Amino acid sequence: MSDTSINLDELRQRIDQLDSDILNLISERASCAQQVAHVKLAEDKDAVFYRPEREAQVLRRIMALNKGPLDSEEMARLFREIMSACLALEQPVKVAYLGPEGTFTQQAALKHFGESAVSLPMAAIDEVFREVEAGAVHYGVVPVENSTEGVVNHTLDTFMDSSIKICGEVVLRIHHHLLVSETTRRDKVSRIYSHPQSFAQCRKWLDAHYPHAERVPVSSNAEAAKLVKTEWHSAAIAGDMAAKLYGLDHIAEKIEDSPDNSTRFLIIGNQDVPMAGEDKTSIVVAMRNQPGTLHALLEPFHRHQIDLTRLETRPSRTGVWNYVFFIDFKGHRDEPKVAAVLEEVQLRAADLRVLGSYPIGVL
Ligand SMILES: O=C(O)C(=O)C[C@]1(C(=O)O)C=C[C@@H](O)C=C1
Repeated sequence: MSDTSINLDELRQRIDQLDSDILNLISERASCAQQVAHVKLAEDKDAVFYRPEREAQVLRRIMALNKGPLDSEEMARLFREIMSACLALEQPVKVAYLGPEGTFTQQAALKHFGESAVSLPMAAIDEVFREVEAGAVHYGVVPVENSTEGVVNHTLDTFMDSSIKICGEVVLRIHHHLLVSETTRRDKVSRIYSHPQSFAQCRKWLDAHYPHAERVPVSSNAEAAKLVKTEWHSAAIAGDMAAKLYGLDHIAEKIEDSPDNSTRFLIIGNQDVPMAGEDKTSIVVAMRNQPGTLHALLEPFHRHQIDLTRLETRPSRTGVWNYVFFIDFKGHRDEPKVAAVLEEVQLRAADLRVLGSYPIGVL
């Protein structure tokens, strides 16, 4: 035997030993999670098992402790899955998402909750809200803004008619690919299916490479991928999940015009989330139509040095108030300076609702 093979054997023995240790440690951790479930149930028979603030703290701590050689995000992803499996022992978490299967929203749901969550596709954003409100699922995942295309108005509008709370956020890098089936005549592609937002995100690439192909908007990227299976002259723009689900090949990868194209998704539920340490708060405010309204609304944030991360205006649907503002800012509603700002804004507004304070997305 050569030196290299002796070393390989030794290394593999070492890996076997380490795997046994990791196995025992994960099992011990899982038993701890089971005990946590008993403690929670003893305290409250309607106990909430999923704790977004604790999960964010666990992942941030792991990232801070990590010394490599695996990078911190990779390590956090491994722990994400361990925690997901531990939570499933406490209670299998059911999550509704804007479907169909294979959409970026499903990818976001699995990124946030891990693969042990049960994810259920819904046909529309309102349905996701309804399922959560009715208690048919524990949580919901809906898109809220894209770095290229801006806000998803429908999601914001649905908050106006709902008492649902925001429990978390997850940001997903969006990579679009041009996909075909094995029967597609690749040199004869004359029609491309995709979601209107995806067309918008790949506009320049399409103008340069497929200026004459018909662009057919459909309800989701996954729907586009499904249609391509049956048409020899068509292609779809969709992501990896849809490509895998429908067994499609890539003609071109990462065709999005902006290299840091990403979408932010909200985790919606029925619980108030305690402080995690690095939090965000989302509010919706109705203001009277008077001069200086926007200044009056934003001035307290400036004075208390609170970082705004997003401000959207939507037409009010009641007709009584003209402006409705959706505001996201850094901090948790239980922090004194945030509480002070909320109190001041409340006095100046016609209506104020805190949609939720929740951990800033970790992964
Ligand atoms: O700390 C808890 O409350 C747990 O239930 C344990 C645990 C974990 O595995 O670390 C599991 C699920 C929760 O969402 C948060 C953390």
